[in-house]
Amino acid sequence: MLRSKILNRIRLLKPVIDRRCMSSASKTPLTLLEVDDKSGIATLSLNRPPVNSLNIDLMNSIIESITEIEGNKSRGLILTSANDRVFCAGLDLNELHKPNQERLKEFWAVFQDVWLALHLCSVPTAAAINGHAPAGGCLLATACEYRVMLPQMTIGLNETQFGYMAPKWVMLSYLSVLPRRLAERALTQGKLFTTAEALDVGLVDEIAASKEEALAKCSTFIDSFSKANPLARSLTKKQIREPDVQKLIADRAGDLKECLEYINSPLLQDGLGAYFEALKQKSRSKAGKS
Ligand SMILES: CCCCC/C=C\C/C=C\CC/C=C/CC(=O)SCCNC(=O)CCNC(=O)[C@H](O)C(C)(C)COP(=O)(O)OP(=O)(O)OC[C@H]1O[C@@H](n2cnc3c(N)ncnc32)[C@H](O)[C@@H]1OP(=O)(O)O
Repeated sequence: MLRSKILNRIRLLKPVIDRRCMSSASKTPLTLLEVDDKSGIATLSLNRPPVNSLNIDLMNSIIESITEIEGNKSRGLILTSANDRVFCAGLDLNELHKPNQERLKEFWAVFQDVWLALHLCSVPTAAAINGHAPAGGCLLATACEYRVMLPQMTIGLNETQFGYMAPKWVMLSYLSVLPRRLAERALTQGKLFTTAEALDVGLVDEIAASKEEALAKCSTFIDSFSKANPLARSLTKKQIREPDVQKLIADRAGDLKECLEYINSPLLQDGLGAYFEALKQKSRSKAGKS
């Protein structure tokens, strides 16, 4: 009785995922999903060059992969990148700068969905962070239960550096891994932690010398649940994560409204335009040098 009550509650918590098609103009899969026959662990690689920035299609592809992993009885999920320099560059700035209003609404709803899907994923989750993970990239990593990172990369919620305030639920994700005082300072500074700093404050759990080692460490973490009953484990995780998740689920429409007003404000659009232009300029001068 109690169990079915909890299960119903959890079902209500689960995001309603509209299975939009995984469209891609380039016909390249935006995520690669591999399940190891022996270990039963699924590796989900982000595969949207050049920097795995999160547009609607990539986020839908992640959601579909998570749904598949939950359905195919995989023992765990490792999130990583097919790119060996960038784990995920966060939200695709093309979606935020001078946006089409209807698309922006869809984009934000899918952004909420992807966080909910990863945060509430029923199997153990770990991120093998084999490249930079700013902003939304850091959010994906902190939605996982464990993080292993390669040296000389950066990670953090750097939104204030380009004029955004991270939404409340994004901040909660940070607060679930960092002590409050540290999270407040890092969020207000828009700090990007180096790998060593991230380990020092507990934003990542381990450092690995190579991607292979990172994947192996993630697998070891997933194996650590071998003695736990999968359903009991998953219900426990969801109960613990419920308060944060409820803060978003209870007011998804309010979050969307706030975000639209905020993103459309001229001050924010100007700041974002300048930031994006500087990124493009940096990329052009790099290309010129090589
Ligand atoms: C008052 C109530 C308020 C309520 C609050 C409500 C709403 C708040 C609203 C919004 C919150 C917004 C939350 C945002 C989260 C985000 O994720 S925003 C994205 C932030 N991301 C970044 O800042 C990362 C920027 N990128 C980099 O730092 C670097 O690119 C890199 C990831 C470290 C990789 O460096 P690398 O040298 O390898 O590559 P390049 O820099 O040369 O880039 C290559 C290529 O990629 C383009 N690019 C990079 N990042 C992005 C991106 N995020 N989106 C789109 N495009 C990107 C770059 O421009 C280059 O392209 P090219 O010029 O065509 O070569």
